[in-house]
Parts: sequence; structure tokens; C-alpha cells
Amino acid sequence: MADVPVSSHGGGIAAAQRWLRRRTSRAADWRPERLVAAKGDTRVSVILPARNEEPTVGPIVATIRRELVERLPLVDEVLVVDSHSTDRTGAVAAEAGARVVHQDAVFPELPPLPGKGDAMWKGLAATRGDIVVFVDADLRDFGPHFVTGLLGPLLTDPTVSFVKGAYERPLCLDGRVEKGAGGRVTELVARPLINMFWPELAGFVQPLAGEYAGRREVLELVPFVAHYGVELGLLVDLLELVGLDAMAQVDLGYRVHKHQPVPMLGRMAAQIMHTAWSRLERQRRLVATAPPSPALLQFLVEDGAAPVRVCDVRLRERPCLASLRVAARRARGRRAPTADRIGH
Ligand SMILES: O=c1ccn([C@@H]2O[C@H](COP(=O)(O)OP(=O)(O)O[C@H]3O[C@H](CO)[C@@H](O)[C@H](O)[C@H]3O)[C@@H](O)[C@H]2O)c(=O)[nH]1
Ligand SMILES: O=C(O)[C@H](O)COP(=O)(O)O
Repeated sequence: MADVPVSSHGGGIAAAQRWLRRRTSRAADWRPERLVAAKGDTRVSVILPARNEEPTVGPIVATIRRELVERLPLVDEVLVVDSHSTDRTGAVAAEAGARVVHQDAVFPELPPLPGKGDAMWKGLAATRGDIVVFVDADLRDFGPHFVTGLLGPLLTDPTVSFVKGAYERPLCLDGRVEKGAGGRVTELVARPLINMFWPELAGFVQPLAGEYAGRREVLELVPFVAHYGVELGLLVDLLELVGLDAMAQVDLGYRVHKHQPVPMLGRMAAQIMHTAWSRLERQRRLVATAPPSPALLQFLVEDGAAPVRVCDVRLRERPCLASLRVAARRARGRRAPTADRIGH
């Protein structure tokens, strides 16, 4: 494929390249002892959304507790949000020392929603940290540098609001390891979409990485897409809210995780496309005559047959937590005017 001449790159790509040089660091740049000194009174919460991650959630939680709670006082709370698991994820996480909440037990008055983004939003609501770190619960090679790397820019630079993990992603299938071949939805869907519509974000090496951290005051001001669109939604919304220079990325090295089957990746891709559509509409860059179809018809080859399945991939999202808290306070004020108002 021919290179595009530099002069015809939009300003967005040029901004992304400048940002890449200025705002990218490596996990090894952030010595944990230096971070403990920089932390002061800042409280740090680590949240793991987890659905059926019995084999990996325990070692991840145990490592965080041993290295970053007991050996070094860097992390103040570790929360696992059990996202409708049907295995022993919750029990294993609790045995390893995490606080565990069930996704639907947070804001039980709201209609339940499935999905990773919803689990993260519930985790944000159920924790107190000034800085919140999200880590996927299916990592096979987890080390404390995943957390310390993400905390580095946030604990040492008040102008940074959000930090995303970057890494090399092998594809490990059937005992074979293919270097750089992982992240199929990233490469085939998310990266092209980002370059087309939000080129300033093109410097994020792993825009769909599930490992990232942010300041609560900022994370509570953006909505969370309930499904796998959550990563793209957050990047686009945070770009609008805080600007590119308040975002950073940290190279965390190498990441091995549980690969999902292709039909599942198809659904993930569709959810990401719906998220992109919603942001383009919200930013008034798309005037649609009709909404996109919420259905994805898939052909699943099972036992030699090819059953057809229709999946609902429409966008569902949770509002920004800050607005929900204001609404809840108002409602409480209406119900119990005297006690509530005197106390606050
Ligand atoms: O309904 C769900 C689905 C997943 N998860 C958890 O979310 C994490 C990531 O999910 P996974 O299914 O392993 O996603 P990947 O196939 O690894 O997808 C990548 O791309 C997704 C789309 O952006 C991101 O959400 C992921 O973090 C990123 O790792 C894991 O801890 C899951 O257990 C939930 O908590 N609830
Ligand atoms: O981030 C992605 O692109 C998806 O999670 C798929 O990742 P995989 O190709 O490494 O399974």
C-alpha cells in the first residue's frame, strides 16, 4: 500500500504523532517506590470486571494485594465486579482478597444491563478512590507493572486525567503463538474507525485495551456504554471533555489473554460500530434518516449444522455518575426535606 504524503495527512494525525512522542511512557519509567511517595493522600481503587474468569481472577487479585497493598501501600481497595458469572469467579476472587460485588447489586433500583461496560460503571459507583484503575480479569501474564505503569502519569502529573495501556498482543491459539497477531477487532474495526473519525486518537496503540486508569472526577462526568463499546465511547467522550493532552499511554510490555471465538468478536465489532455511530450523531457529524438496525444475524457452525442466531447489538449506556448522584440527591431532598437538608 502506498504511503500517503505527509502534507495530505489531516491535522488530526499530526496532532496524534506529536501526542505520541509527548505522552507515551513505559511501565519501567515508573518506580513503585517513587509512586508511593507521590501518592500522598490520594486514594487508589483497582476494579476488575469479571465474567467467568475463575482460572485467572484469583492470581491477578492475589498479585495486586501482595505487591501493591501489603508490600507497598499503593492500592487502597481491590474490587471485583462479578458480571453474571456462572462459575466460581466471585468466590475465587474473594478468597484471593478482593471485595466482590455482583453487577446487579449496585443500583438495584435500575434495570439490569448485561455487559462489561455496565460492570465497570457499577464498579466506579461502588468504589471511593480518587484514581480508579481498570484491569481485565482474563490476563494470563499479569504483573504489578500493569497497575504501577498506569498510575505513573496520574500520580506525578496533575495535568493528566486518563492513562491507557499499550502492549504487544500475540495470538495464542491451539498451542501456537503468533507474534503481533492478536487484537483482531482492534485492527479490523476500531483502528480504521478511529483514524477515519477521531484521528487525534490514532496514537493510542491499543485503543480497546481493558487496562486503563483515570481520575474519578473525570470518569464520573462521562457516560459508560454498557457493552464492549465502552472503550471507544470513553476515548471519544474523554477527548471531548478533557482534550488529548490530558490523556496519556503507557507501554505495559506484553499481554496474553483468553481469546474469544470469532462469532463473539463479530458481536463485539458490531457493538463498537454502534458506539461510533452514536458518538458521530451526538457530535452532529452524522445526520441519519433512520437509526442503524439493532440486530446482527450470525451463522454459527455447530455440529455440522449452521444455525442462525439474531443478536441484539444496539447501544445501551449508563449516564454519567455525577448526574445520577445529583438526581438522587434531589429525589432524597423531595422525600425527606428536613433530615437531608440539615445534614448536608
Ligand atoms: O459481560 C461481560 C463481558 C466481559 N467482562 C469482562 O471484561 C473483561 C474483558 O472482556 P473480554 O471478553 O475478555 O474482552 P476481550 O476479548 O479481551 O476484548 C478486548 O476488547 C474489548 C472491546 O473494547 C474490551 O472491552 C476488552 O477489555 C479488551 O480486552 C474480562 O475481564 C471479562 O471477564 C465482563 O465483566 N462482563
Ligand atoms: O481487542 C481486540 O481486538 C479483541 O479483544 C480481539 O482480541 P484477540 O484477537 O487478541 O482475541
